[in-house]
Amino acid sequence: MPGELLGAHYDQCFGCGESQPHGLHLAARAGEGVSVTAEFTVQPAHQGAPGLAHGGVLVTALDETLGSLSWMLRIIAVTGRLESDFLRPVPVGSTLYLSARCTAVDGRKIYSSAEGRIGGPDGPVAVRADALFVEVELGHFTRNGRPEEIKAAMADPDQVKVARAFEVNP
Ligand SMILES: CCCCC/C=C\C/C=C\C/C=C\C/C=C/CCCC(=O)SCCNC(=O)CCNC(=O)[C@H](O)C(C)(C)COP(=O)(O)OP(=O)(O)OC[C@H]1O[C@@H](n2cnc3c(N)ncnc32)[C@H](O)[C@@H]1OP(=O)(O)O
Repeated sequence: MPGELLGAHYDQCFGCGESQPHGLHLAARAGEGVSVTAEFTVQPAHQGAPGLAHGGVLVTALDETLGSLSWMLRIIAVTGRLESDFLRPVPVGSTLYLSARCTAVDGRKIYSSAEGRIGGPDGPVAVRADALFVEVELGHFTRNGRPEEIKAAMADPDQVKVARAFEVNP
């Protein structure tokens, strides 16, 4: 439902994981249709230049927000292509108001766009991105991930529950 928190897809994820001490701790919410919103406050550890956010960190926030659209589609997908525009510098301490929406699905390809605004949800756009995510099966992770983490994830009932949530596509 619009406004509902979507939750982390993996508790060690750098973008959304609650147990990841170095992460961005993004918490995405469902929007209207196939869209999501999230907020991210730039910390001193995210600097690229004195007092300014590193562009790669901002792109990570966009990537994660775009990735959360998977929950709305019930499709497991990974980023294949991510094109970004940096329109304004983003100072440390500012909150990036992120929103993302799915624009098209073509077979395994999911097209989406996102932007991050500063100064408020209706403030000026500081960063934006267009993405192509590609649908994958769970085997993408189990075949390619380091065995230690895969084993731990598969032994974690909460993680198994997340993966199961993607088994049925309503
Ligand atoms: C047990 C643990 C389980 C844990 C997970 C559980 C649940 C998670 C579920 C959901 C997640 C929820 C939220 C997710 C949030 C995450 C945000 C972060 C997301 C990331 O940060 S994720 C990391 C970075 N990401 C990668 O690590 C991908 C590396 N990569 C590959 O793994 C392959 O590259 C792959 C799979 C992308 C494609 O490979 P492939 O062999 O399967 O398919 P193929 O190449 O045939 O492409 C099929 C069609 O996409 C077109 N296509 C592909 N790539 C393109 C490109 N770059 N530009 C233009 N078109 C492209 C082709 O042209 C073709 O198009 P066409 O069908 O028209 O010919």
